[in-house]
Amino acid sequence: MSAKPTDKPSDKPTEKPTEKPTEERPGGTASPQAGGTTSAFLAACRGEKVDHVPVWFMRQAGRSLPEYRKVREGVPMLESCTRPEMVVEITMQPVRRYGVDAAIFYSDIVVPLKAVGVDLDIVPGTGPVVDEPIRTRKAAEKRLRALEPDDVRYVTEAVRGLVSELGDTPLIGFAGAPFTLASYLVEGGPSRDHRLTKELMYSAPDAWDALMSRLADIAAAFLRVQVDAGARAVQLFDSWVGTLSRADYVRYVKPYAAKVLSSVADLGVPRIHFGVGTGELLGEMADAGADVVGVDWRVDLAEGIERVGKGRSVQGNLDPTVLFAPQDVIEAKARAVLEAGRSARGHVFNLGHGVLPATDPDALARLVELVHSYEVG
Ligand SMILES: Cc1c2[nH]c(c1CCC(=O)O)Cc1[nH]c(c(CCC(=O)O)c1C)Cc1[nH]c(c(CCC(=O)O)c1C)Cc1[nH]c(c(C)c1CCC(=O)O)C2
Repeated sequence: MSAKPTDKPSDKPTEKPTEKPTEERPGGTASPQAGGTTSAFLAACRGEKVDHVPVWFMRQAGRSLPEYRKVREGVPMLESCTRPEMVVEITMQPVRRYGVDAAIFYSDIVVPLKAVGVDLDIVPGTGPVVDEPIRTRKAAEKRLRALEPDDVRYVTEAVRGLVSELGDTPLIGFAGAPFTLASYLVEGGPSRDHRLTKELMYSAPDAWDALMSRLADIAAAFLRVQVDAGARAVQLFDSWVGTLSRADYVRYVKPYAAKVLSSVADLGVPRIHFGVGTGELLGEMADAGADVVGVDWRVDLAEGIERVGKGRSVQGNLDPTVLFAPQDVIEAKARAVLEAGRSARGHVFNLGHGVLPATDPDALARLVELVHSYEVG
């Protein structure tokens, strides 16, 4: 690697000026964390008082950063996820550059599938591609075994390395939710309409249950490995579940998402649950057992907060393409999100989906500054 994890770009702020120890924080009632400090991110997730609105970005690590492209040169995506030193470096890059309030573990939702032996790859510009799709109960039972911590020792090692590197900044662990994982396994790759996935769901309840139950167990095991190694929150990505009606979500998907979320409840870390185009599903996704529900940009955040309901926090929801707008437009739209977030139990500022690869990192840096300077209380 060309840069040591401790190298910091000299033209960027290296400290988060807003991060203060608990005892200096007026009204710092958040639960004490290891090291005796609080995190605005964890406090917002739990609905506790914050001194600033916390912010991080889905896909904050990745192709929008020149330092990421440099480190990844010549290394295939899935291989990069198995190299702890590289994972630490890539995860740290946006934390150093932006001073975001949380890091997200650099990996992919298909890593645990690959780790249990599914033959798949991530094709640049396309996404995950599965050699032999899984479309029967027999195939699900034969090819999806349980995930053991030893299958992903490189994850444990990387998380441990990150926790010492990150100090007080929490690390978010993540997994793909059963429906989104199933969609790749059944379709064999990305899909627009998820026809084959829905066909299996409607026509073969036994196969669907075998597939979704195993994926729920794998997702839960993958989250547990990350939290056991030191991750302080988890996000369950059900990116493509917005393709379903509410009734179908409740019948065919919610029980399995609930299984994942309840199996990690004992870990005591905030559970974030997110999907794209899920405006009609927000209440159900909250009810599946999330502490924080991610809202995409199609939903007015104030309305999203209503749908998520009391007793949960929200995360979101600036349209990622707004970062290509003139600065005054970005600022007005970000402020509207912050204003709407005030009515939530807790608000974690984020985009409504991942950072687009063409995004100017300086626009994200300015956005972090704006969010951090917004007056709370
Ligand atoms: C659906 C999904 C996937 N992977 C993921 C999801 C859920 C989140 C979402 O909805 O965006 C999750 C994911 N994938 C990646 C992360 C890393 C952490 C972060 O968000 O910064 C996370 C959280 C790295 C990655 N995962 C991938 C990249 C890009 C590959 C590269 O840099 O070569 C990164 C940084 C590859 C990937 N993997 C997947 C897709 C659709 C792609 C993009 C394919 C492409 O456009 O080339 C599947």
